[in-house]
Order: sequence, then structure tokens, then C-alpha cells
Amino acid sequence: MDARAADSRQAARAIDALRRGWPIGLAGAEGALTLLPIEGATPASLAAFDPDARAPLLISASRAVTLKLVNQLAAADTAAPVLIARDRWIDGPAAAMAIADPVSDLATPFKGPFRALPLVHGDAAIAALELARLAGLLPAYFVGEADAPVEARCTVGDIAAFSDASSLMIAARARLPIDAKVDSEIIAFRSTQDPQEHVALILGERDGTPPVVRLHSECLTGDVLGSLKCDCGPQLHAALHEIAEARWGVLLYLRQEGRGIGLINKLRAYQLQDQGFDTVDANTRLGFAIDARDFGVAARMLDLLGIGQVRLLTNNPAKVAGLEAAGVTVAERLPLALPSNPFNERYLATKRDRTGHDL
Ligand SMILES: Nc1nc2c(ncn2[C@@H]2O[C@H](COP(=O)(O)OP(=O)(O)OP(=O)(O)O)[C@@H](O)[C@H]2O)c(=O)[nH]1
Ligand SMILES: [Zn+2]
Repeated sequence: MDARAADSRQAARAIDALRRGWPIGLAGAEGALTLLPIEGATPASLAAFDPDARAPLLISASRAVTLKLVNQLAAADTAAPVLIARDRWIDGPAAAMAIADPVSDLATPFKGPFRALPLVHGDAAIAALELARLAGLLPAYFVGEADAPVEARCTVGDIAAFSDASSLMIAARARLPIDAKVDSEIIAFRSTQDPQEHVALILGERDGTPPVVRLHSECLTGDVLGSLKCDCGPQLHAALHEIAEARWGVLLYLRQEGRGIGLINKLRAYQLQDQGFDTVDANTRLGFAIDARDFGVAARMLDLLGIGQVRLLTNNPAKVAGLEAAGVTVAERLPLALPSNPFNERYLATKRDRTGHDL
């Protein structure tokens, strides 16, 4: 690996390339990988990347479990990404997509046989899956020859630098009377890395007491469209009204759609839920963490607002732990539970039973 300092711009370029379906190089301490994302690959882009049709596939460990590949791996390797040999039946992007995308398993139940290969450059492989998440893609790649053409090159360190919230700054603020409280101000944040613009709403007049704070993760379907599959929309409005009734408080609107996997992957998770999997298993089957959010960004926003202590509106112990780990004192946890409906009953039960929500 080259010894230059970590540069988040290289990760930003790599993410942009992946979104466009372009190949990238990714270097780790153990060596470099040349990668073409399976999602977005075309017969032409694959032929340019891998003219001899030899490039193996890199997939997540949990996807390998579903594909019954783990029995070919050493027990110690079951959490690591998995390389699959490019056997003849994997004859193009469509066959590879059937391997990458669990949503299509019902349509293409007979796949294989698979041959697992020893994983090379493990740290780069793990970072590659993280980069796919940041790009909103399925975590799956063709792994090409070292001299295959690439559009961007980054390192494992660049990706870590990209996710560092310390460059987040306040970019603009304005008075914003809202339905829940006329006396409110909106503050938008920007970082030099991540283009996501997080937002804070401050309701009421700041006094010396810890504010009531809600960390709300973006949910386009629930917040905007009134989806009944989750509790996000009603929670957002209930939180704003609770904060409005407190002495003062803050709502952080965090651009962490789908618990950090992005809108498109969340909709894939919804399709898996329609096939019978719950919200936890749907994420895992896609190859993602159950919750990919990083609440360090929320801590940084609070810090920029001069808030060190909060009364946190949540049922999620991971939010309390995440804020505390990042240096924010959670003086009190206030519950925020709303009535269920027939469409989100199972989702709420899963949060209670499998992710430790206090519901
Ligand atoms: N991946 C995935 N994300 C979902 C699903 N349903 C809702 N979400 C996302 O989950 C996030 C909502 O979580 P929050 O309401 O902030 O928090 P929480 O973890 O439920 O904890 P509380 O503070 O107790 O509400 C949003 O980003 C939604 O888009 C799902 O089935 N799959
Ligand atoms: Zn939601």
C-alpha cells in the first residue's frame, strides 16, 4: 500500500465511480483489489474489465451463508467476505446479479455449483463492502486483474477518513416556524467529505437545562409518504410536539436512510420482508449490518450547537450508547412509543425482540 496520508477525496471519487458502475482500485495493508460493482455492470463494462471472463466474485459472508457456501470455508472465516470462483455458468452480469441480489432468489432458486476461493487482501475486501454501502449498492463485486482499467483509486484509510464526522460544520441557519412550534430555527450542516446535509431544528429558547433531543434517521417512505410499514412518520411528528412542549429542545434530522443502507437497499429489504423475512434478517441477507448507522455525526452536531447534555427521546439503547461513546451525556432517556397498525406490528415486535428496543 502506498504510504501517503489518508485522503477522503479519494474515497469520494471511488464512491462516485461505483454509483456510475465504474471499476475502482482499493488498496489495504495486505494488498490491493481491482473491483467492478456487480450492480450496474453491463456486458460491455464487464468485457472491458475482465476480457478473459475469469474475474471471481466478492460477496458478503452473510450472502455466502444463504448460498450455502460456508461449508467450503474454514470456521474462522465465516464473518469475512467470500470470493467465489468464476465458473462457466456465471457467464455475465445477469448471472452475477442473481448471486449478488437476494431479492431474486425466489425467481432464480437454482444457482451453482459454487466454489469458494481463499480470500485475498482481507482488509481491502472488508472495506470494499463498506464502500458499496456508502454508494447505496449491493455489497458485491467482480475482482479483476491488478492491471484492469479503473476510474478511481482509494485506500482503506481514505474510506475511514471519509466517514470521520470531524469536518462537519454549520453551513446555514434560518428562522423556521413549524406546525409544532412557531418559535423554531433550522440549522443545516455540511462536511467536506460526505455530501449528505444533516439538519437540526431548535425549538424554543435555549436555557441552562439539558434540552429534549430526538435523533431522527431519514425515512423517505415514512416521513414523506406516510408509509404504514414503520413508525417513522408518527414518531417524527410526536417528537416535534413533545419537544415543543418542553422548555426547549432539538430534533436532529440525520440523513441515514434505511438505518444507513440507503433508500434503494431499504426497498430491497422491504421486498425481502414481503417474502417473509423480518427487518433484521432482511438486512443480513442483503449483506449489511443490522444497523449501519454511526451516531458520532449526531454527537458532532450537538457539539457544534454547544450541547453536551441531553434528555434523549428514544426507545433504542444503541442511540444512548452511541451518543455516550461520542462524549454526549444522556441525562435521561424519554420513551417515544406510538400505537402500532396492522402493517408495522411485526416490525415493532422485531425491534423489541431482536434489537433491544424498549417498546
Ligand atoms: N434497513 C431498514 N431500515 C428501516 C426499516 N424500517 C425503517 N427503517 C429505517 O430505520 C430508521 C428509523 O429508525 P429511528 O426511528 O431513527 O430509530 P430506531 O432505531 O427505531 O429507534 P427509536 O429512537 O426508538 O425510534 C430510518 O432510517 C428508516 O428508514 C427496514 O425495514 N429496514
Ligand atoms: Zn420508516
